[in-house]
Formats: sequence, structure tokens, C-alpha cells
Amino acid sequence: MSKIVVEKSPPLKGTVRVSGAKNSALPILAASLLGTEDIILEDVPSLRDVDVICEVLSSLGAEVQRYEGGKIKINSANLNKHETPYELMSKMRASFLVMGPLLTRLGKAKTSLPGGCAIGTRPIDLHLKGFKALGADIDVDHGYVAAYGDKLVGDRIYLDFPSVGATENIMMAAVLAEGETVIDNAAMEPEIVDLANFLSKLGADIKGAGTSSIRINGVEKLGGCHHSVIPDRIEAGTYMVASAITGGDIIVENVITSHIKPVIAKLRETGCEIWENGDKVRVIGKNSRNAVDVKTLPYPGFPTDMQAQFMSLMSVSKGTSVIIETVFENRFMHVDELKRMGADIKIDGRSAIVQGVDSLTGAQVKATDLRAGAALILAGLIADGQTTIDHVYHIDRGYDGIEKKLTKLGAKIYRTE
Ligand SMILES: CC(=O)N[C@H]1[C@@H](OP(=O)(O)OP(=O)(O)OC[C@H]2O[C@@H](n3ccc(=O)[nH]c3=O)[C@H](O)[C@@H]2O)O[C@H](CO)[C@@H](O)[C@@H]1O
Ligand SMILES: C=C(OP(=O)(O)O)C(=O)O
Repeated sequence: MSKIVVEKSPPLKGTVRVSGAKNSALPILAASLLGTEDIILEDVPSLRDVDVICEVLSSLGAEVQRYEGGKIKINSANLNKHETPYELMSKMRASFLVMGPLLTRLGKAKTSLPGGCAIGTRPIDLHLKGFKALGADIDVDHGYVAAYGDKLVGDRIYLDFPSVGATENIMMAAVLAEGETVIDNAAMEPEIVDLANFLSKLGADIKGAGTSSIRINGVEKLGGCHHSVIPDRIEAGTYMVASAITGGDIIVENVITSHIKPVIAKLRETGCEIWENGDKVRVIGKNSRNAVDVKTLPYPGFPTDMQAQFMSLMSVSKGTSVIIETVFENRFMHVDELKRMGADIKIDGRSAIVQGVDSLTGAQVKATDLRAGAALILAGLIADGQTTIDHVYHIDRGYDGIEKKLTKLGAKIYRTE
């Protein structure tokens, strides 16, 4: 199994370009099952998760052609299977997002139940609540979930939590349902808006995406379109923290700054200087090692997907920081790994109390999930000596060319087999 080795690096300098967003690309690829004509997607990041979802689409009868530079062509005119193979589903939770499109297009869908993962139990009750409200029968048995409904009919659905995945799955199921569906307390993440924009280009009638109430009027059929995936706000935030933690001065390109307001605000609170200019942000980190408190929340709050990276920064900041994780119940697996590197962190329920230390030391650690892996790379950049990170397949799920991009900024990072 390959490992990533990170050595103490100089302050980062230069320019880094952010790739298309994983969390937009995955639902949009799933939604491609709804179209009956050619769909061309651009700016799709090169990631393990994208490889897996493309395999899922092919296994269902869609034609998927991949080109250099993040372009993918999909044609789902001959969609002919409603069941996804367990081996593919078990590789990635987001493959559950094919349920909504399959159900509404074929009248039936069956996938293995996505299990829990390192960051929490990650139930799917809200997805199923939505499908049921649209008239589907749900059958959960022997580790599989099946949904049946020849004729879905729109309804009003209140989500008990603004779940990103449930909002997406229900929105996708509703686009071909009869009449109007309203999702209340819907997730408002930029990736929901990107999915709604994509579906609208296919011919769907969706209003209110990006607010807490989304209205979908079902249409008979969807066609094809050309769509570019929005930039990855979490990848952008990760490089911004890399500049802050190393005391660097970098420009992050291909950023929609309104999507990363909480990250910009919190970095400024640490003392980091940030200049916004169109789709670029310059991040000057020389004074950015001051402790701040962080509380993760659904968008537009501080993203849970940036919590681990901020914890690395707080580990070497002046003072004490309280980091509260409200979105996932178990997203502190990186704490033990950071402690191996000398961080001083205590967990109390959903809070982590981080007492900044003067320096970290390189160690052998493992990426317990995607963002935990990114956090360990960030910690490795300023730790004395060498940090060797195991289980890097987690990192490959969500960071397009991370070693290459960091190396270009002057970081000492490489992969070993
Ligand atoms: C592929 C993708 O887009 N992944 C993102 C998506 O994950 P995902 O869509 O899985 O996250 P959700 O917003 O659904 O989950 C948030 C919370 O809702 C709970 N919940 C969710 C569904 C459900 O049916 N019942 C339920 O209780 C979860 O357990 C969790 O505590 O949003 C998360 C929250 O911003 C991000 O961390 C992930 O990177
Ligand atoms: C939790 C994440 O992703 P996923 O939902 O794909 O596991 C993430 O991107 O940090």
C-alpha cells in the first residue's frame, strides 16, 4: 500500500489551481442517469470516487467516455439496470445517490445499504423519508435497500436535518415525479445549487436551490446538456490552511470566494492576511498562528469538511482553541494521529480543546478518513523531521494531485510504494 511522506517544508510560495468539486461532481454524475441525450461534463476532478461512480454508471447501462482534462461524456439513453453491485457501493457512500435517479427513471432501484464510516453512522433515513413521501415503497432487507414506485407523485417533505445527500436524492427523484415537490429545511450548500443548475439544463423545473425551501415541478423527460462543475471549496480551503500553517504566501486560483466565506473569516481571525481578487485569493500566513474557536455547521456555516485541517493549524497556534463538531457525531478520529505528532488535544463529547504547542514532530500516522488525511499532510509540513502517512487511499478519494500541487508550492512531499 502506498504511503505519503511529508518533510518539514519552507513557507509555501506560488500559485495553485483548485480542481472541480468532488461533492458536486458525484451527485451530478449520478444525476446523469436522468438524461436521455448526450451529457458533457467539464472540470470533473481526477479522483478515486469519480472512477468508482463512473463504474457504477457503466454497470447500470450508461455509456461513459472519459477524456483528458476532466471531461466526461455520458449517455444514459439505454439505462437498463436498477441494481448496483455491492463491490462498487461498498467503495463509496456517495454511490447511494443513484437511488433517486434510478427510482424515478425506471420505477425501481436497489442498492446495498451504505454502512457507517469513520466519521459517523451516516444513516439514510431522510433519503428514504423523501422517497416514501413521493409514493415509493421501501424494502430494507439483508443489507439491501430497494425502492419501488411506478408513478411518483410530488409532495411536501420536511427534512429533520438539512442533509446534503437527502436533499440531492429527493431533488433527483422529484424531477420526473408528477406535480410539485417541496423540500423544506433543505440543505443550502453550493453543491446543491450546482446540481439544480445541471438538472435545469437537462430540462428540469427547480426553484429555490440554495435556500431552505426547494420547489420542483416534475417534467416528462430530461435531455442532455453541457455543464462545468464548480470549483472545490474544500480543496481551496485546504491549500489556504497550508499557507497559513507554513507562514506562506500563495495564490489560490479558481475559487468562488462567496463559497468559502467562513473559511476566509476564520483564517482572518487567526491573523492570516487574505486578499480576494475575482476567482483568486492570496493567503499570507506569516502572522496566522493565533488560536480561534470553530463550530461546524451546515452551509453557510463553517464546513465540517474543513474541521480537521483547522485542527492541525490550531495545534500549533498561540493559545487554546475549542473546536465543536455539530454535523457528524464521530469526526475526531484525526485527534489521536495529531497527538502522535505532539499535539495537545482533549476530546469532550463533540468538542475538542486544542492547546497550541510550539512545534510538532514527524511520526508514522494514518489517514482515518479523507479530511483527516489532509490534516496530517498539513501538520507534516511544519513538523520536525519526517511524517509518514498510511491509508492514503482516503486522500485519493478527494484531492486531485495533492502531492504535485503542494510540491509546486515548495512543499517536501512524495509518495512511496
Ligand atoms: C458526497 C458528499 O457530498 N459528501 C458531503 C455530504 O455528505 P452527506 O450528504 O452524507 O452528509 P449529510 O448532510 O447527509 O449528513 C449530515 C448529517 O445528517 C445526518 N443524516 C443524513 C442523512 C440521513 O438520512 N439522516 C441523517 O441523520 C448524518 O448522519 C450527519 O450527521 O455532506 C456532508 C456535510 O456537509 C459533507 O461532510 C460530505 O463531504
Ligand atoms: C465526508 C466527505 O465525503 P463523503 O461524503 O464522500 O464521505 C468529505 O468530502 O469530507
